[in-house]
Amino acid sequence: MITLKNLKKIFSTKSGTVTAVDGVNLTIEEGEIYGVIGYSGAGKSTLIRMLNMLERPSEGEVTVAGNNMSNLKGRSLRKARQEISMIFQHFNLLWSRTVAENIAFPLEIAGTPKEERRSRVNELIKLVGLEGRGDAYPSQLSGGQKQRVGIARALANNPKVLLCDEATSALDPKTTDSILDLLVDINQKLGLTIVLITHEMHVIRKICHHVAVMEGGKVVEEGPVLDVFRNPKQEMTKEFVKQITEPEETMEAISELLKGTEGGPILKLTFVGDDAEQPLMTEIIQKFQVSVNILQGKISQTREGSYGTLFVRLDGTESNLQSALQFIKEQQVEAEVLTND
Ligand SMILES: Nc1ncnc2c1ncn2[C@@H]1O[C@H](COP(=O)(O)OP(=O)(O)OP(=O)(O)O)[C@@H](O)[C@H]1O
Repeated sequence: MITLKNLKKIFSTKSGTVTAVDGVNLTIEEGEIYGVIGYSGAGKSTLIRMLNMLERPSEGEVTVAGNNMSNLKGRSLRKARQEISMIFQHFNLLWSRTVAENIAFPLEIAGTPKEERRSRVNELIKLVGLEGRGDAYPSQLSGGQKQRVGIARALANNPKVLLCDEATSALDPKTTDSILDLLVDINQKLGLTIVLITHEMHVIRKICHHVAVMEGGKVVEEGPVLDVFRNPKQEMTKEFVKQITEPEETMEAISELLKGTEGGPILKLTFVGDDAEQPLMTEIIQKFQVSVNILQGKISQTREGSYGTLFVRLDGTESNLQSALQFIKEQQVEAEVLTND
């Protein structure tokens, strides 16, 4: 559905040039929810804005739904853009228009006849769960409701792609989850391809199929969410994965334990998908006569299955411990022996 080839954006500023996006290659399949994560300044906004040519690339190629966007201008660009809608962190609603009038706006621009507009707006209001609020003004709505209007407006002309620019960053956690649920719902109902940018791993975990991690304008890691969670390669990715698997207190408590000299090794085990169901601990205890002390554990749900981390301390004779560690390494479980440095 979307391919990016060697995409670059260089801004010229008074103090010199800034390479915001630096040679990005990506493929996004039809019907998937694709997340791009990175810290502030990584180049995410610039990247997503190049998908609909809000920002023109300095180099490289953007193809969306068969259109080579980089080559389009004027009327043909406007036509191609109808296939690609966008929602924003601060909603970008028209404050003097009601909810229904905001949603009708892109239909007016596209020249949709009045009656058809009315029925389409009603349909969209229902789809995003805003029944009864059509006559309200944006100032009378909560943040979550405002984003629902943004989503309805973005869907008005039946786009193939929805771009989400930090769409939940201004919302509290509960409202964030309800908007993410809505995005999943429209992804499934309409088969819409969704590309989102975020700095929150929670958003990636909850709804994305694929993730790309950006740093300094480059994609430093990319893959199916569960694979990246299971085996993050770059430091930056590890930091993001920790956001959802290891609360700060866990790391503090573990590092205190590591300072002590008592007891056997402390392990961090990462289970993915069906592995999370395996009775690994019971097997180790029975097979190798080691004791297992569970220090901390957490299981998170992703679109593609469950993902869990477990911190344990093993105790036993040296040779039993070695055999147990060897056994764990042979299983479909990532195991890391933690040390104090
Ligand atoms: N119009 C512009 N002119 C000059 N520099 C820019 C412009 N837009 C972005 N930049 C620079 O490009 C780099 C990437 O910015 P970008 O906004 O794409 O990052 P981001 O990951 O979306 O971060 P944020 O979430 O803070 O917006 C930054 O160094 C930024 O200062």
